[in-house]
Amino acid sequence: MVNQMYLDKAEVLIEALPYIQRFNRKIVVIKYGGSAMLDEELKKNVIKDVVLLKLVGFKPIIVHGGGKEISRWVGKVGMEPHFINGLRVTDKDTMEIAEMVLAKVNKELVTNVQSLGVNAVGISGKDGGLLECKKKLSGGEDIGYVGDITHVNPGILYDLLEKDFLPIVFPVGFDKNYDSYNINADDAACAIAKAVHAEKLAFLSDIEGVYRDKDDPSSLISELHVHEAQKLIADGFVGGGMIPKLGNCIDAIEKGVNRVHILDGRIPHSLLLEIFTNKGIGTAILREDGEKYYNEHE
Ligand SMILES: Nc1ncnc2c1ncn2[C@@H]1O[C@H](COP(=O)(O)OP(=O)(O)O)[C@@H](O)[C@H]1O
Ligand SMILES: CC(=O)N[C@@H](CCC(=O)OP(=O)(O)O)C(=O)O
Repeated sequence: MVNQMYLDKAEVLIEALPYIQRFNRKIVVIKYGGSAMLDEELKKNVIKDVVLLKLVGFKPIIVHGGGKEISRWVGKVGMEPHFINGLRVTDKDTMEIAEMVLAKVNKELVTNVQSLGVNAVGISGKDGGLLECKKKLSGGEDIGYVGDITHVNPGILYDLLEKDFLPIVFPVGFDKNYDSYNINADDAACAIAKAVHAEKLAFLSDIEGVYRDKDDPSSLISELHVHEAQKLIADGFVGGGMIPKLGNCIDAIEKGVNRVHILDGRIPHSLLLEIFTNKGIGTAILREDGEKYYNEHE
């Protein structure tokens, strides 16, 4: 008699089959950032998930942040981190720290991937001219070297993918004078997903997903059509960092990314669970003609 536990495991693998077929050779952009990056164990799990995606035939690209780590180092040199509308006020010194810290985080992620036997290459938005930008104003206010992406040159990513590397990108770009700019990692992930026509864009955040009411964790929404997401923002049910995040999700869907997901990076293997099972975790943002599967949550 075969142990039920083994049968259950086989069942899970079989459940993954259609998803492995659907995403075969397709580009999946994973934004990794927020508090979900602080825990070493969680970080290892996220990397394992992405490595598995790579090994079963997907083409994952990681775009990462590291805002919490930048703030820690800004504090270490005796400065105060300062944000306006979720964006870091970035003077010359802060820019220098941000670039150094993000490069350090980048190489840690590269090392984690390499340790699992997959070849990764870590680049910034400067490499291969990937992310061109201009100064971003926040409500008309100058907040320093914060970049608004004006153009993406995805050639370097295609080259790396073709050679079977896993690209890992950190969000620093340059303007037409070749000055460095600090880019919000969600903006970078969204711009890259659009430029490479990703099949899927997944944001690994530090929240379960989008709540219908930001103050009520029991109001998690499984699926949102674009117009519903716009209405939640307009009606003030979404706040803080979720406003630009959801804005990026809407933008990605409208510009051709097939599926966009906000997932809880604190849940071990949330990425795998979302992609390979019928469970549906986090919040999916759907095109207007996209069919909903989880209407019971509506
Ligand atoms: N309606 C909402 N649903 C979910 N989160 C919300 C909502 N409104 C505001 N938020 C806030 O947005 C935050 C997520 O954005 P952010 O902190 O920028 O994520 P990350 O750092 O992972 O990129 C959540 O931690 C939560 O506090
Ligand atoms: C302009 C701006 O705010 N840039 C961000 C870049 C890092 C980031 O976005 O990191 P998370 O995704 O971990 O928040 C910052 O300096 O914090």
